[in-house]
Amino acid sequence: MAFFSKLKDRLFKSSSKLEQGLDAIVEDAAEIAVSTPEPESTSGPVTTPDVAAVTAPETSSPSLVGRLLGRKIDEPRRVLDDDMLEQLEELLISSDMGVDTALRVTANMAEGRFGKRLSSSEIKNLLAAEIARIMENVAKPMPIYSKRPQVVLVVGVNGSGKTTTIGKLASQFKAAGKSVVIAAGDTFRAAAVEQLQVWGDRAGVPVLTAPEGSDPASLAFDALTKAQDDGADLLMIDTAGRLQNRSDLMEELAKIVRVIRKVDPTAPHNTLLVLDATTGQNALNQVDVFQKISDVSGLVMTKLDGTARGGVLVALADKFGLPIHAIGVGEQIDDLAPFDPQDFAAALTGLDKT
Ligand SMILES: Nc1nc2c(ncn2[C@@H]2O[C@H](COP(=O)(O)OP(=O)(O)OP(=O)(O)O)[C@@H](O)[C@H]2O)c(=O)[nH]1
Repeated sequence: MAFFSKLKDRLFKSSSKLEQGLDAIVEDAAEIAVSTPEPESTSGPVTTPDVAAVTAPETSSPSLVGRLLGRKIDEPRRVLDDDMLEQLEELLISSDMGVDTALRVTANMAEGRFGKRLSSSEIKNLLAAEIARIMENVAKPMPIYSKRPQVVLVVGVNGSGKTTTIGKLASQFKAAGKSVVIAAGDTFRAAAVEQLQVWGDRAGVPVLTAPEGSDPASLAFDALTKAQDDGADLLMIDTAGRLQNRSDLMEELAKIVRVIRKVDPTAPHNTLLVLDATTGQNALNQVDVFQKISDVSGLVMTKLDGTARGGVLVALADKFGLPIHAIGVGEQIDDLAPFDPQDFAAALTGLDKT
C-alpha cells in the first residue's frame, strides 16, 4: 500500500488530469440521483472486484447495498450517451492514449451501459478496469536467465533516461545478490560516460569505459570478456541514441551485436528500449524506429512523474504488446518501479486502493 501511495503521488500530473476531466464530464450535465440508482448491466469485460462492486445489480434495499458498497448515492450522475462518450474519448486522447486506444477503451466502457446514469467514481472504476485489462498481458519483469553473464543491451534516444535506468536496475540487481557490470557504450560523449560512472558508484557496480570516440563494439567485446572472466551475472551495455542519423546508429547497434556474439552467440539476451513519457505520442514513433534497427525485447518508460501524458503507456501496450518491465517515477536510485497494471491503472485514474 505504501508503494501504491508513492506511485499515485508520482503519477499526480497524469491522474489529476484524468480525474478532473472525468469529474468535469459528469458535472457538465449531471443530475443528482436522490432516488434509487438504476440497476446496471453486468455484461462487458469488467472483472476487477472494484468494478464488479459498482456494476452489481441491486436487488435488495438500494440504500443499504449502496452503503455496504461504499457507494455515494447522491453523487452527481450523468446519462451515458453519445455526447458523453465523445467527451470521454477527447479526454483520453488528450492524456496521450492515442485515438485508436481511446476509441476502443470508451467503446468497451459503454458496452451494456449506454443510457445508464453513471457517477464519476463509477466511470473511474470502469476506466481503470479497461486500462488494467489492456496492460495485463504486457506487465512482465525483465526475464532473468540462467545464462551467465546475461547481456542486456540498453537502447533509446539521447535523454530518454538510459543512463539513469541502467543505474537504477544495476542497483536493484545488486541488492538482489547479482553481480553486475556496466559498459559505457556511448563512447562519443564524455558527459554520458561520466554520468554512467556516477550511477555505477551509486549502485556500487563497476563501469567499463573506453576513450572518447573509440569503437563501442570493441568496448562491448572487452566488457563481455571481462564479465565472463569475473563470473558476473549481468552485463548492461549502454548505447548511443543519436536518431538524427538512423543508418549510422543502426550500423553501430548491429556491429555491437555482431561483435558480442563472437564471445557469446546467444547475446544479447535482452534489448531494453528506454522511452521518455514526456514525449507523449512521439514515444510510439520511437518504438517503431527502434524495432526496425534493433531486436527490442522489452520497454522501460521513464519520467512518468513529470508529465500529464501517462496515458501513452496504455497506447504503447495496446499498439505494440511489447513487455513493459518497469517504470521510472523519479530521479533517485529507488525510483524505478516494477510495472503493475492494476496499481498503474488505479493511480492513473486517481482511484484510491483501500
Ligand atoms: N523525473 C524523472 N527524471 C528522470 C527519470 N529518468 C531519468 N530522468 C532524468 O532525465 C534526464 C536524462 O536522463 P539520462 O539517464 O541521462 O538519459 P540518457 O538516455 O542516458 O541520455 P544521454 O546520456 O543524453 O544519452 C536526467 O536529468 C535524469 O535525471 C524519471 O523516471 N523521472
